[in-house]
Amino acid sequence: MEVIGVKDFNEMSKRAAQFVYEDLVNRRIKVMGMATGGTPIGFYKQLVRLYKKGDFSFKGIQTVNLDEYVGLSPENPNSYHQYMYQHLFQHIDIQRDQTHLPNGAAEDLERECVRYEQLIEELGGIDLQLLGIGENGHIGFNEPGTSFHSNTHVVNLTTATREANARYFNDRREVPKQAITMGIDTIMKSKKILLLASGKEKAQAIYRLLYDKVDESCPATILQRHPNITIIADNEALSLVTITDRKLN
Ligand SMILES: N[C@@H]1[C@@H](O)[C@H](O)[C@@H](COP(=O)(O)O)O[C@@H]1O
Repeated sequence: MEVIGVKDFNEMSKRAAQFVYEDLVNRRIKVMGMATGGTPIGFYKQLVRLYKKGDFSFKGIQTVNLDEYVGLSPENPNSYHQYMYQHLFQHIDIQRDQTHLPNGAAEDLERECVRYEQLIEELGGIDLQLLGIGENGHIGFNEPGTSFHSNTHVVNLTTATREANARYFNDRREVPKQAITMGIDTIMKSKKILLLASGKEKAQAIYRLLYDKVDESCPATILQRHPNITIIADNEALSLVTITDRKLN
């Protein structure tokens, strides 16, 4: 595990975009796992900036997102479908059939989970998975207590997660109570993982990810067992981490 410490959100976003862009240009990524939330917004902005400056084409690349809210159609402005369109897809040369997210509006949610898991397998698995982290150590929408053996599944969101994500909605009552998420096992099968964290609200989760015993009560602890993971985090997110454990920028 490599931990790269950077000054702030802006540096984290730039460093992460360079990291991914290099892998894209060198054709090390065919299938890219995408994340949402506030953390990767700067990363997508920087990635778009690099894309516009260079001559890289997304032709041949497929994207798969970690999760989507249940009950929101792909057109809903709060859906992760719209988030991806707004922050990345509309700015790059990628077609609709190259981008994949779980369908939170599917009639048969169980079947949708199976379809999504199979799709990832058929694409050949994820080459690089981008991750954020929840304050309670959740990854994707895998809340504390989720089995480490889980595949794509429907989750009941905790009150804490709904509250943390309420800032993106007009009214907190609009925050869905469920989501479809890649499971922990789905995420762990990714060949490479890049986790981003910014702000003091994430310090405890990063501390637990690095030092706690690997246990389902903190989903992110499983990442200690991933063979190829890089964490890019800012000073505030790393404030509980001893200096020798970071590769300083
Ligand atoms: N499903 C997402 C996660 O993928 C994300 O990592 C987390 C943290 O979000 P933020 O980056 O906004 O703090 O929020 C949501 O729960």
